[in-house]
Amino acid sequence: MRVVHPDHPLIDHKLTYLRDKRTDSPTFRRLAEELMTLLAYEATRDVRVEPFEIETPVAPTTGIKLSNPKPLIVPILRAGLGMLEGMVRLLPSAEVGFLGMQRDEETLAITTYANRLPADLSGRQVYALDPMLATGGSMADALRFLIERGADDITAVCLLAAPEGIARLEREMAGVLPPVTLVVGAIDEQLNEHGYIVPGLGDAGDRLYGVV
Ligand SMILES: O=P(O)(O)OC[C@H]1O[C@H](OP(=O)(O)OP(=O)(O)O)[C@H](O)[C@@H]1O
Ligand SMILES: O=c1cc[nH]c(=O)[nH]1
Ligand SMILES: [Mg+2]
Repeated sequence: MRVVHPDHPLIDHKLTYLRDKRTDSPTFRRLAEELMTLLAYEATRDVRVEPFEIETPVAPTTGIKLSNPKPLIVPILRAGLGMLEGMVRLLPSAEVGFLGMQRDEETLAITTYANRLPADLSGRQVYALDPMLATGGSMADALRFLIERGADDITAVCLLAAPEGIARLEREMAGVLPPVTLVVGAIDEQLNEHGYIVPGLGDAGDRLYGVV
């Protein structure tokens, strides 16, 4: 698995405010979107393109445009929804599929409660969005789901990751095709005894949408 950790002061600046427990929900949502847009720049570095003939007012020239089928963006509900707008802003012609996953706060086991994806993802470039990679259980299940449906190019984008979550994805994705790329805004210190990222930002879904 290729891990990409872009080093940019604006990412660190926005992450600092996102982490701050005094940041209210509207500001948290705006920052999550802005961070996604910054990470999308790196995450889409290998987006598929093809030559495109145009004429400028001065001369004909060959540019590029996104290839078909267009990329598929998959936010992992709930918290991944907070990153969707930031990604769509850069890829407005992309399609969007949804995966709903919930982690049991006691056992840390994952349940998939919703799935609205094209049945056949073969030939698709897929971007899976989830702000938090903690134990890695949710993202590992999401990646397996996408691979089983034929996705042949997958990039996972997370705002924060724990080293334990990265190690788990590396273990579970070793030798699996297609190889997965992971783009992360920051790699934090560790998980605590409740499976929360330290220092982290708390529960991303609750901070975006409220405690339910
Ligand atoms: O790496 P893991 O240990 O699996 O933890 C990460 C998952 O936990 C959070 O989701 P949560 O289950 O809280 O659902 P929510 O987004 O609806 O709040 C987060 O958004 C990830 O999906
Ligand atoms: O720190 C964490 C871990 C899992 N899910 C979150 O929202 N935050
Ligand atoms: Mg949550």
